[in-house]
Amino acid sequence: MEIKDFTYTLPDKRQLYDHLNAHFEDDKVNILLGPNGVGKTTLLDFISTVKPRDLSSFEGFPAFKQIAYQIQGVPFIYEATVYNTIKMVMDIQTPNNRFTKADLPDVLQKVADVKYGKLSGGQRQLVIIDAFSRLNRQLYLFDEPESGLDPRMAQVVMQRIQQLNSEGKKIILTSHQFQNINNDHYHLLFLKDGKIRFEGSPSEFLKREGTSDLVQAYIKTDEDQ
Ligand SMILES: Nc1ncnc2c1ncn2[C@@H]1O[C@H](COP(=O)(O)OP(=O)(O)OP(=O)(O)O)[C@@H](O)[C@H]1O
Repeated sequence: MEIKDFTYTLPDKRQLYDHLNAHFEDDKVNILLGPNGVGKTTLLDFISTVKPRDLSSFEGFPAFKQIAYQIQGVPFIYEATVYNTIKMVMDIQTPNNRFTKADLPDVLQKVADVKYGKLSGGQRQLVIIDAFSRLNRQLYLFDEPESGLDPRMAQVVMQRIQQLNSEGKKIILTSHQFQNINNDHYHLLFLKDGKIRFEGSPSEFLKREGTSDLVQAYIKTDEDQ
């Protein structure tokens, strides 16, 4: 999946992308990094075609029907239990499935009968990610999937996303978290000032900035420009 020479100006005339080029790896979890407001979410909107995109700049992305896009704070029905919420998604995907509470991950089994509206923000995030991960699509877009999660739950979510990728699913996500980017199964893309300023593995990112700390590498890359 590639974006080639993509330029986009916001309605208020600010240029968001300036001849942007980006390459996404199919067999890695692609992570869009970059400061607040640089256009990471908007890029997911273009990739998903929620925002109509310039076909000549976007190559190799699946069609809309083959994309699952988890936007931030997606609302589910507050009165439905956790089990019923995820079962509803399963029923859309696979009618007549035999999905039971035992099929939920441990962290959600504990709250299987709790209504979605009674969950904490982090617990809702876990339900959202789990539900979207059960859709059978070619490409999954996650917008800050770890937001609001404690470190252990953030790790659970990133492991689930890595598992999806190992099952052959393509992944692009945005993130401001670094604690789980701990191996080269990730492909990092650092967006700033309308262009991708770094693209490569976490170890290449660290090497380029001469540090062993991803946060430091991030700050140095941000300051470099
Ligand atoms: N509905 C909108 N109308 C006008 N401008 C918008 C709208 N949504 C976003 N923008 C602008 O587009 C720019 C990019 O926003 P976007 O949400 O893509 O950034 P981001 O990199 O995902 O930020 P963050 O890390 O804070 O989530 C922002 O500067 C914002 O002002």
